Amino acid sequence: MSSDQIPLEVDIEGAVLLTNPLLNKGTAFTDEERTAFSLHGLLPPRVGTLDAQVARRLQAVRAFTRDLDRYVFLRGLQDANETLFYALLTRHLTEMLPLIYTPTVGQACEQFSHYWHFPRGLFLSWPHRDIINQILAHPRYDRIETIVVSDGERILGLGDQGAGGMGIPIGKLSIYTACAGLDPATTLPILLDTGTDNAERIADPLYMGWKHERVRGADYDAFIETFISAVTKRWPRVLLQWEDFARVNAGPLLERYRDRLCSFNDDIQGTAAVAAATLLAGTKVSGISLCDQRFVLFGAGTAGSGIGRMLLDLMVHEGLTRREAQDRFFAVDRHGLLVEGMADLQSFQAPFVKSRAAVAGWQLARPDRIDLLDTVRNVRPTVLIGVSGQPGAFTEDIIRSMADSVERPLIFPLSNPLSRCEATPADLARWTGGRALIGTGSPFPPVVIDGQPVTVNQTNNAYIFPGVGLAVHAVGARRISDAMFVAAARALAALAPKATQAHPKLLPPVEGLRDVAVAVARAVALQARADGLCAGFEDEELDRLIAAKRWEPVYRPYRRSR
Ligand SMILES: NC(=O)c1ccc[n+]([C@@H]2O[C@H](COP(=O)([O-])OP(=O)(O)OC[C@H]3O[C@@H](n4cnc5c(N)ncnc54)[C@H](O)[C@@H]3O)[C@@H](O)[C@H]2O)c1
Ligand SMILES: O=C(O)C[C@H](O)C(=O)O
Ligand SMILES: [Mn+2]
Repeated sequence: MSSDQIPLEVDIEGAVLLTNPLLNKGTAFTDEERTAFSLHGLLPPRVGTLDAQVARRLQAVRAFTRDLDRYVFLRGLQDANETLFYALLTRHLTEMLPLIYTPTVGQACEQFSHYWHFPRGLFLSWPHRDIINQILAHPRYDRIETIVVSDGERILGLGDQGAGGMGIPIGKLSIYTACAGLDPATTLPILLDTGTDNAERIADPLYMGWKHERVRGADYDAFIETFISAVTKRWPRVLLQWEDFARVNAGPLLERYRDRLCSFNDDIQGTAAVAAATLLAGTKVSGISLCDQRFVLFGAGTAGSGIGRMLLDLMVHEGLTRREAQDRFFAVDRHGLLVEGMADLQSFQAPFVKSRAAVAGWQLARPDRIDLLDTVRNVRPTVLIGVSGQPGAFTEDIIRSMADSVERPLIFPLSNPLSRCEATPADLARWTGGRALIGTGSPFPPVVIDGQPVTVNQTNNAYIFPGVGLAVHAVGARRISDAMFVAAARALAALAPKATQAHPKLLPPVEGLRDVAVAVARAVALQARADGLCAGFEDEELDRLIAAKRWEPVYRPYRRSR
């Protein structure tokens, strides 16, 4: 008997059972179950199947005209019946992912206080900071193994969304379950509500978060410390993913806590790994090795510094000195190219700052500032990566200039959602005569090149974090090293479809994200063992350990517990 057929002991009945999203089966409760659990009369009489339920919900999703309405409908389904929600998601991943995740989740965060209907996850707010231990103590959280936490300050490229940022942890954990197969009963989205500096939210009478300017500095740090202390006390072995924190906090929080609990920052580390993987696959197509590329990074913030650091490490690993690697790397932020002596330089940007001598002979449009076009003209990059949240920043001039000096330019406008992307794939294809190898953070429709539709690679950390989480739980990793993310990047790059045609894909299709999660998990688990971060296991055991952590969205039979 497979584990899916072993009856589950259930001790609730009637409407209470039907409103428990982890146990509800809706019309798929059998006649015997309806009798055993007092459900007759509460459901229409005909017993349904999961297949029929998926078909019914799918046509309902498709009938909406606006994606936000589809999101609200799907979230309602998730709150009503998680098995059905995940069955629908996993069977129609390419269609559903953009609805429950990027880009629609961005709108959902902005509109959070307007469509909200049912609580999910935990809101831990500044006014309730003294009772965080008490809140976490409830037995309903006994099984928690994975947390995604945000404070809502940098939601995609949409800025501060306050409490509405909860959409992001919910969406990320939905992907953990849909792609990595983590049991939804073990996942917990958390929003830390320390106020918002978004004037529109504060002015909105319906805004549901704490109406107060953001708590900052030592008070903020103390709040996070209270939170993390409570988390580590309650779940010493939990996996915690930091998500969508502002630039001032993202890096410092990761460094402060990565040795205190099993944790990582998705925007720094997950993004670096997916960008590196797309790039490594791209080097195979362009025929220019990683160490022979010239890189321009646009937006040297959280994601940019993570990507930059991983690329420098990879080049050093391939044989360059750190200095040689840095010489190939140029970073542009809001005040232009990062050059020594510039105002507002951040400590995490240090590896990417150029000496004045390095740019001394450059031709510039204006003497006092080196902007992206100047940088592209002088560097003649082979790789251009955007993580700036600035739509349209990759202009026709810039892209044509880049394409003048490289046959297959690698161009990755990674900012999300669609409205924040540095350039559309259609424009990039047009301006480069179809030669650009493109990766975007958000999903775009295929571009037509030479009359053929070409899939746009979705360089999104959803290719990485599910596999990392799966590995952590499969082998019981205590901590997450940078090398584990490098292993994830290499494993993903190895999955790139073979580069045979003129417009090869650099990433496997979104439809295959479940297999990607397993392949990434294998590589990450092996690296965790090599780094001494988990108990030992035999190679032959690994597939079984991974399979054992995978929950499938199917209905198990229920038996009344006595
Ligand atoms: N594809 C992915 O998987 C992925 C992952 C993480 C982040 N992102 C996207 O990347 C973007 C940035 O995220 P982040 O966490 O790095 O944010 P961040 O705020 O930490 O960094 C953004 C950086 O862009 C700079 N910037 C702002 N305006 C600029 C301008 N006009 N010119 C040049 N630089 C400018 C800022 O100064 C900052 O350093 C967001 O849109 C986010 O959605 C995508
Ligand atoms: O959420 C995403 O789609 C990717 C990334 O984590 C982001 O912040 O943009
Ligand atoms: Mn993010």
